[in-house]
Amino acid sequence: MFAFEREDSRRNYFERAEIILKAAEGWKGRKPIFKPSRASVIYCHNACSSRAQAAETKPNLFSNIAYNEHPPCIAPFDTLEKKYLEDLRLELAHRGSYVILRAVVNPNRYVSISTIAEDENGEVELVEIYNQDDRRLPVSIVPEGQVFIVKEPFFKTTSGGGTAIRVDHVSDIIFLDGEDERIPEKWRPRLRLLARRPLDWKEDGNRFYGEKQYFEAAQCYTKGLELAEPYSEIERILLLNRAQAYLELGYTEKALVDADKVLGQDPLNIKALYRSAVSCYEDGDYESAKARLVKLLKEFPENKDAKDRLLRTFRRLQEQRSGEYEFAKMRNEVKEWGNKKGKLDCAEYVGPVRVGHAGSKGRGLFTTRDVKFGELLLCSKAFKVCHKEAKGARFTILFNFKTRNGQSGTHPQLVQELIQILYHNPKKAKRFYELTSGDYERVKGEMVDGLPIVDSHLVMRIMLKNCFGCARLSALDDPLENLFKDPTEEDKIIAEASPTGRAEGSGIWILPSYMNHSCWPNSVRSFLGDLLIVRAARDIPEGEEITTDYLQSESRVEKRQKLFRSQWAFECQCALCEIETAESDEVKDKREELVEKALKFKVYLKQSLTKVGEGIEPMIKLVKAIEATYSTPEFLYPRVPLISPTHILHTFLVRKERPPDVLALAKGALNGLGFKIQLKGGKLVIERYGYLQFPIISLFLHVITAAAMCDQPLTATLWRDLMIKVYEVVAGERESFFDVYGRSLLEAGVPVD
Ligand SMILES: C[S@@+](CC[C@H](N)C(=O)[O-])C[C@H]1O[C@@H](n2cnc3c(N)ncnc32)[C@H](O)[C@@H]1O
Repeated sequence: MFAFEREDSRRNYFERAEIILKAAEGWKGRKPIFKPSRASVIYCHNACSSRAQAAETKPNLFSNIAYNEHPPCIAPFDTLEKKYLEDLRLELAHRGSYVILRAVVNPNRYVSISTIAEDENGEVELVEIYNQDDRRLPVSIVPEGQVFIVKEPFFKTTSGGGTAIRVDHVSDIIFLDGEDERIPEKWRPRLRLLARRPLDWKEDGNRFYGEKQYFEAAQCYTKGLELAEPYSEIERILLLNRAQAYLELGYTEKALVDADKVLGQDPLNIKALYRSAVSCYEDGDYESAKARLVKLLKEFPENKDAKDRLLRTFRRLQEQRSGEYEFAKMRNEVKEWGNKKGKLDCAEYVGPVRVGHAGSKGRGLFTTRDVKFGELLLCSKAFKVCHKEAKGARFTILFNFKTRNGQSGTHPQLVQELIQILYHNPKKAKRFYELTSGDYERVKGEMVDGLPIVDSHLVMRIMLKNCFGCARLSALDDPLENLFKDPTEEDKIIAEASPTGRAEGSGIWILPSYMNHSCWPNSVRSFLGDLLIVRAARDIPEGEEITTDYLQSESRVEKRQKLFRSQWAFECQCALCEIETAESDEVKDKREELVEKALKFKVYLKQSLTKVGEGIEPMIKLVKAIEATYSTPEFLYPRVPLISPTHILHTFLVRKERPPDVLALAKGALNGLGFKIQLKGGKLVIERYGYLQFPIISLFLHVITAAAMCDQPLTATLWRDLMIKVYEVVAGERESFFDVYGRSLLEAGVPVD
């Protein structure tokens, strides 16, 4: 998140937009003074289409502005009154009304789908349609000539100074097909289509399906179904085909309804049994999937697809019960996703945790029994995740002039994709709607005109409160290489603007969303593809609240609190915040200044070894000076801002071959984070747990490397074993340890078996 005051390449755009939108508030309820001609509106649209096309070839970084929230229409269409474009007034959602429009151009997609549409009087207006499914081409949603209704249209000034009807809520727009009686006479097709039979629609649908155009295929099957004789053979075929198209689209609930309808007529229909089982499987309902597959295999014991699926179902049930996963295989799979979107084939695991009341924090997650350090608390599958690595990931700077804050990342894309899930899977949606939305006032009603009401602003609010920034893998294969990798321009903009300071994707995981924040939490979260893993960062007694660190940042208390207030509307009262708040500004300013200086030393490391030598002594001084700014014992006040500088220092020292210094300093650094590590019974044990997040794993590596270089192989091996244990906690699994650190250990001469 960033403040508008900041120097930014986008500043001009936002400043200009702010002036226009401020002025627009004064025009509320008025007609626009100036209406450009039809020709010029269409000319501007076409110019934008060329720009939008050009933008698709560049990295996708969009700008968007958060508008006043206006709830969706909850009134049925037949209770609304028709209006024309000339009746619309600025900055208003026209409650109780609708407009009927026809697109006069083909659309373009920038942030929204934009088109120019006319009303029956021939007046034209720009229409911005948000939150439609990204997988569809805009032209398949609103082609030239498409007639549509906008319920309770919101008419507004655009950031460029023009006007537009903005459609935020998917349930507010109704696309009419050629046969619809609501289409005005003058827009009806002159030539009526020859009477079509369900079979024709089936064939059209199959053609679309073959071309992987699943929406269009499903639409054709629906048309066929409208004409099909009830209980006929063609009805069954159309239902089965539509179920398959829905499965491809991820509309599992709709697929199940279609397959079950066929089973109602033909209980042993093999395709219906299989497709219904797949719907249940994809929804994580493995018991139902199993029952359906067993039934299928009783009748058709040789069916290979069903046998394979049943085997997979047994594995999922096993994962669900035990929390035992094939992590190594899953990790390799994630690595192979490349720039494709991916989803792991695995179940959720809910360990010794439950949702309960957490006093003034609202709900929270609690342990149901005593838990040991490192234990798996839960593995949650993403409700929806937008990884930045996936092709088509859209990074957007979303600006809110009211709060003067920007939010950047894949969040707007996440909202858009969430909306589509909620719109098409209403049962699944219930779990999402149970998440907190802060003080947002929710509209009453779930369905209108037979369709789910989806309030985009509510989805945005829930997303902002509950989403996690994420990487595809918490542990990258070459961590040291990563330390020196220069961020791309795109990474820099996003990193500056994101709440965590990192350029990352974002996602929603339902159960982890109930975890409240602590700056020194008792759990660690990690990511493996679309799986979020939470492990205990220390021993946790039964009934204790499980906390997570929302920011995972080394920044100082005032900055953290500002973010908590603006994004999550709370003030953190954890022990760390209390101690840090009580410190004087002078001490904190000094520490911050020293840390900033220390971080700059990274530049020496990137250069030659000769340069490294120049960096060592001043860097040691700086680290010592930072340490000296602390007066409270480390087991109460871990030295978190020292993690990065210490890592840099140790890398310096190892490169200049000063292992004894590293050994002493790295052990001291772990101590400085609150850990007490002792040799007991020939093993190293953690006697006191300190601050534990992924970056501290490098401190272990430094101890091991240094011990090996000091000819202390036993010490190196003991620390390696402890490092594996800690790695499991911060990376979620231990199977990848040698993939990630094997090379560094081998180079240091530490055994890797
Ligand atoms: C992701 S939700 C956590 C679950 C939430 N408590 C609930 O009832 O659904 C984030 C919200 O929880 C509350 N919260 C989280 N951590 C908190 C803390 N340390 N102190 C007070 N409130 C907190 C804030 O209201 C925040 O907006």
